[in-house]
Amino acid sequence: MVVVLDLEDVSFSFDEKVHVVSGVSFRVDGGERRAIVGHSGSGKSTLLALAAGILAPSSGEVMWFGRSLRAMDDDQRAALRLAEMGLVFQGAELLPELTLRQNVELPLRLLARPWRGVALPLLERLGLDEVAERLPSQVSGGQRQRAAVARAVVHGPRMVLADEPTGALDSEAGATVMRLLRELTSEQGTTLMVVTHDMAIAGECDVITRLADGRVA
Ligand SMILES: Nc1ncnc2c1ncn2[C@@H]1O[C@H](COP(=O)(O)OP(=O)(O)OP(=O)(O)O)[C@@H](O)[C@H]1O
Repeated sequence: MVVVLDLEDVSFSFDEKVHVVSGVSFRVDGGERRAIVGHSGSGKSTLLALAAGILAPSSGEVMWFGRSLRAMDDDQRAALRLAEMGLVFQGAELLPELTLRQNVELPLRLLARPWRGVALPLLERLGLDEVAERLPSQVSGGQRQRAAVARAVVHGPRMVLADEPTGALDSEAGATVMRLLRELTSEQGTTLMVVTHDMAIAGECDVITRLADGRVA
């Protein structure tokens, strides 16, 4: 089984004082669905940012397919995130001046891959064809979040990392977003790591890692 992500004794602190993540080790295998759960402030979002190479650990190693993120420079990490990862955040974080369709096309365009005609079928599948030409400000939170899911998978990433993707939604819209995340990643064999405080969402994953005070509980 190929190991996608390997966290080895990873710690992170702000200003060398506030210890947010302490000595966390675990591996994520290819195709696995992993939930990271824990109370507010337990370090879940920080751990996801470390896994994605957005933050650098104070100590320990984050290995991506056997390559140390520490050994890469910022540009290399950004290029790796763009090509090999799909990220979803609680607030969707779509570009406000682009339509939903253009937002979904963006990863393909940045990667200089064929992009015409790719976004619409995916948006249709997510029930967004009617609003594809609207700006993010002109659609609902659930629709924005579904578009963010489309943007995260459109380029066939090796792993999708989602931070509270359903956190701003009611339970029905949240369940829809999680179902789509599950369906789209399992069809492509994509590994999924989702940070959530919602045990119903976590229950749809294969493995649950619980954080308490920055440690694996
Ligand atoms: N820039 C920062 N400077 C100092 N401390 C920070 C900073 N960002 C986060 N923290 C602290 O790190 C801890 C973990 O934050 P993190 O966002 O990772 O937790 P979380 O489990 O994702 O919480 P939530 O579920 O509320 O989003 C918290 O105690 C938080 O106050």
